[in-house]
Amino acid sequence: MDSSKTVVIKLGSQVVSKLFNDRHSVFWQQLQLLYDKGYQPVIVCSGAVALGWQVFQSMASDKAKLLSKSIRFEKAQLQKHSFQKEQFQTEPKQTAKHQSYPVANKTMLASIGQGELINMWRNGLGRPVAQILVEQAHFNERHCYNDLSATFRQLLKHDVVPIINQNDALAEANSLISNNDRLAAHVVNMLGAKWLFMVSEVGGIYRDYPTCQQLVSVFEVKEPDSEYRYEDVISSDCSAMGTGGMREKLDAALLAARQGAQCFICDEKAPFLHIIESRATYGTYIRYSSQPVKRIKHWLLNTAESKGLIIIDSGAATALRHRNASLLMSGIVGVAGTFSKQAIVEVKEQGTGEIIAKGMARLNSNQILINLALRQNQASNSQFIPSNIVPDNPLHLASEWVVDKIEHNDIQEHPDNSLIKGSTIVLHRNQCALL
Ligand SMILES: N[C@@H](CCC(=O)OP(=O)(O)O)C(=O)O
Repeated sequence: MDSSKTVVIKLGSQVVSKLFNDRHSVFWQQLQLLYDKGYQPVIVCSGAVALGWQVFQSMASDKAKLLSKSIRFEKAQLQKHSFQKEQFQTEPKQTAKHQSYPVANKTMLASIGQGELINMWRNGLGRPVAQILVEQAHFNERHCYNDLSATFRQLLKHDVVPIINQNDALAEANSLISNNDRLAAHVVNMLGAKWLFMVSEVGGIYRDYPTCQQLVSVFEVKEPDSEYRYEDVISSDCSAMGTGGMREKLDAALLAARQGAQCFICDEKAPFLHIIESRATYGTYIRYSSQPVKRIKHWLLNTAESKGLIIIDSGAATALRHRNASLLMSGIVGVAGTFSKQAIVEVKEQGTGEIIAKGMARLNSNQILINLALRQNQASNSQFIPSNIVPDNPLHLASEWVVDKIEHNDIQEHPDNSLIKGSTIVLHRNQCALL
């Protein structure tokens, strides 16, 4: 797979609805031009719920008509990340007959729409397509991530077009990735793609939209400007059927751009090939000036969810921060949360409460707790000194994974702090033998 030829194209729900109703859109021709020149588009496609809704409304059966009538769209609930089942609610049920109808919700619409969506791609492209439905868990663990990546590569090797969406029909709302814009950035990183087009109804970033409808052709973020609060000026409003607004698009584009991808927010008429080959400007081009971030670092910081906390003392924190040292068991003072071996965890400095690193645990949380308890035991009972129960370095924390600062949004404080302090486990010899 030639990653310089891999083009990730993400389409929002509104655009997909439009394409669904206009089979002759110029979009399909533009894609064909890419194929003709040997590029390999990878599609991240929203719209299952939107298409499901369209189909549902047109269903002829009396039951469907009745239910369709009774569904009302709760606009007020359309907040960022509020893509919950409650968005589609039934009117208060009037009769016993109505009560027997299923509750119409996002999962039902998504499962109706996802099939339509794949059909649309197969017909529009006239070539084999593959459906890949994912959720956050597939990106959390390195082995899952690698398996997913291998599937993509295999499909591309055989000229099959991957069409990716979230598993809206089956996954719990809280196990999905926050929106498909972010999913597209993860896919860019996974494949090392050099191009990302975020195709949206709005077609780019506007200055003071809708007052002044002037498109920003290049949106540049320089490293020293990282304090620039674009969230103050760019709306997070999203379409009725989608979950990501312009702010989420920009966030995702910046993530991808930091990995060295050329990113555009554009409409569905974008001449993809012309933009790539002639470096033409179209919509908004997102330029990020810093050195590309290593892919594994991006995965660790922005993709994989943290499953717990390791709390360390200030000596260990200094060693991690300034000397790129390994984190040894002796620097650990506590853990929070329950995590397995190889889970992603954050490292917190006890005194300041600051999250200073994120890494892959070499031990599970129980092993660390037991080791801490052994240490206490050792201090109070010098006859009981187990050795070599755990490796010295409990965290696979490559130096480049240590970060001085993690964006506040990326920090998930673990709700259960009870384990941090006073976690005394009384150990008996038998338990040690089990280790
Ligand atoms: N996965 C959902 C859409 C989620 C989403 O991020 O939507 P959008 O903001 O329109 O890109 C669906 O297929 O309906």
